[in-house]
Amino acid sequence: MRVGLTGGIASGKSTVSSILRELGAVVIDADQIAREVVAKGTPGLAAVVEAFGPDMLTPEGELDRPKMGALVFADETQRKVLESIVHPLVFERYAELEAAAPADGIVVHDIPLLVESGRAEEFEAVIVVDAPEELQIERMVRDRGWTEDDARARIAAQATREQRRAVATYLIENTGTREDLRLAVTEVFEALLAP
Ligand SMILES: CC(C)(COP(=O)(O)OP(=O)(O)OC[C@H]1O[C@@H](n2cnc3c(N)ncnc32)[C@H](O)[C@@H]1O)[C@@H](O)C(=O)NCCC(=O)NCCS
Ligand SMILES: Nc1ncnc2c1ncn2[C@@H]1O[C@H](COP(=O)(O)OP(=O)(O)OP(=O)(O)O)[C@@H](O)[C@H]1O
Repeated sequence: MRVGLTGGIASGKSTVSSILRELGAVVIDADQIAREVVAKGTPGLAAVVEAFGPDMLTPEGELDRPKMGALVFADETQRKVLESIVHPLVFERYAELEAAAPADGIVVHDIPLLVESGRAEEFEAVIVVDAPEELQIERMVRDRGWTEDDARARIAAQATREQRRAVATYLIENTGTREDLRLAVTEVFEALLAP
């Protein structure tokens, strides 16, 4: 069964995907793939440097992610340029991983931009992790050391909560404790196993 998993930034999506993994799902993580395709020495990173210049590299030759984030989340045109380089590479790698995924069992596709890319229809079920904006911001400021403006800029680059909630087969409201979240995820997993 192919299941989509999405949620706004810092909604708790990665926490949900790791719980699903513990419960036995196979998870394909788009954020992780998006990192791999621009790792040091890849053609993806070379294409990014060609578009944005060598200033976007750290002294070690890696993509300077905070610097790139500051640029693209302040400027939509630049974000589109980056996406036009990274997304096709992500799709390519994604297709390979998908082909290698088990035919039975539950395969969860963790895709932050599932709604933005119009792909929700491709999945038998979609899990949406949702949290109020103020809580998303609080988590980003607390856990990532970002300013409130940085956090708001990321949220502004994404679909709205309403747009995401509209595609949910299962909606997980991550407003309680981590233990509450675990219980909610376990319930969804059981429902997926016995629809
Ligand atoms: C700009 C980059 C270098 C910043 O890196 P950073 O390590 O700070 O963030 P990371 O990649 O871990 O992403 C964290 C979260 O930011 C949000 N986010 C990332 N890219 C985007 C985007 N293009 N649009 C909207 N939100 C985004 C997502 O919620 C994601 O879960 C990086 O996010 C990137 O390369 N983005 C473009 C590729 C992309 O669209 N990735 C998203 C999944 S395919
Ligand atoms: N119920 C919760 N209570 C307290 N902290 C939480 C809870 N759920 C998640 N967190 C914390 O909030 C932060 C954001 O969660 P997580 O990384 O899972 O979000 P995400 O949606 O995957 O973010 P991103 O979009 O950046 O990948 C993390 O530090 C996580 O440990």
